[in-house]
Amino acid sequence: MVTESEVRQAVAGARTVVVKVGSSSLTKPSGHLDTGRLNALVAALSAAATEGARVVLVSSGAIAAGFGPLGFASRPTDVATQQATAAVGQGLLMAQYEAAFGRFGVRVGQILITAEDTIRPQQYRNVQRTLGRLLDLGVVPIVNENDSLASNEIRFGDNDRLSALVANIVRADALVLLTDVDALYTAPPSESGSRRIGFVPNVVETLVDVTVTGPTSGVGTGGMVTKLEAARVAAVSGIPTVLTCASNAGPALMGDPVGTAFAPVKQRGSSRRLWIGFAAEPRGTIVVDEGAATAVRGGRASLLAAGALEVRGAFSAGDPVWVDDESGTHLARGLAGFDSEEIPQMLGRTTTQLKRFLGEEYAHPLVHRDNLVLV
Ligand SMILES: Nc1ncnc2c1ncn2[C@@H]1O[C@H](COP(=O)(O)OP(=O)(O)O)[C@@H](O)[C@H]1O
Ligand SMILES: N[C@@H](CCC(=O)OP(=O)(O)O)C(=O)O
Repeated sequence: MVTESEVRQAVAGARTVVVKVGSSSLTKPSGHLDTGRLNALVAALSAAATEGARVVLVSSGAIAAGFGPLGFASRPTDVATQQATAAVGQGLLMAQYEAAFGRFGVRVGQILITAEDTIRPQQYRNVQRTLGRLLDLGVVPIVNENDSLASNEIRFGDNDRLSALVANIVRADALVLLTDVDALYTAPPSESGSRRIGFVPNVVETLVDVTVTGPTSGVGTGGMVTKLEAARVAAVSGIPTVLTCASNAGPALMGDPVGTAFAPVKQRGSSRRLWIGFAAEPRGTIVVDEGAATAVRGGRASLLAAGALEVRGAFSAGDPVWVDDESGTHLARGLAGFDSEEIPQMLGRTTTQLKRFLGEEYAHPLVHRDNLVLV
């Protein structure tokens, strides 16, 4: 059982820390950057970086910072305008960060990620390698979703879950989520009677007595719902999390008892398997028979064509897919070993039959066990 003070100490002593800041903490409702708040955040992060911490900043705010300069009265709602607005706002955001970190002699580098880019193993490794090298060079990577190019069907949308996945990629020792409320409350803070929660020992268990909603600021995206999801992903990855307001960044990084601390609930697992489990948005489904369902549920078997009944959706080898039983229950997520159009001819065939009738290149699992994560 991890205590609150252990979580606080872990954050204070973190060698690598991922800090996520939301749109509402960096921008004014008018759609312009709030340089005062951005500078205060950068001062806190620079202090940690100059003391030797490896800091990754996941920063939202591209859309929120772009709509004012483009003459819009509020955050655009259609995808094309949002994407164009992000292209304008992201540049403004980085210019401010470069200037602000530069005053402390800290160099920054921009990394824009699409969910799609990072699902495939090759791209995942590229992201990992580049972030690692930036940190080795003493640079603060500033990460955002590549809003201008992300396709609508497959995107993070909010940066909360992205930050938990980045924490996994860089094998962070702590995650700090900065927003416009000072802590998690038992209900949205606007509701009378809502109480502040200082410590969540197990975010994976249902948080009874806690009501969370989506964003209320008009510029944020996921609200408290996605922040709890991020804390959950971090917790099961063995990473402690603190959630608080951006003006508390300094105290949070120093381990002061601000905001809400979330204890890790598990030892650190493989970051790649977590990535498959949480980040990858499935492109299709492979339906399996009872025997294969039992094998998959056992957690150590690959999914063989012999136990597969049907394939749905259009996907390429390497894409994430659901593995469902016949009643439609999701059993696992995995990365497909074949394109969806290759699979129908393979269904129900043993490995020997695949080799004999279709050739050596087909004598492989539909999803290898290394690429399969139970849900
Ligand atoms: N139980 C809760 N405790 C605290 N805040 C909550 C809760 N439920 C909903 N919220 C709302 O979530 C908002 C933060 O989410 P969001 O606007 O998406 O921020 P960000 O831009 O930082 O990602 C807060 O302003 C708050 O009103
Ligand atoms: N990638 C988007 C983030 C969207 C957003 O509002 O996120 P958040 O404020 O973290 O809920 C942007 O930079 O505008």
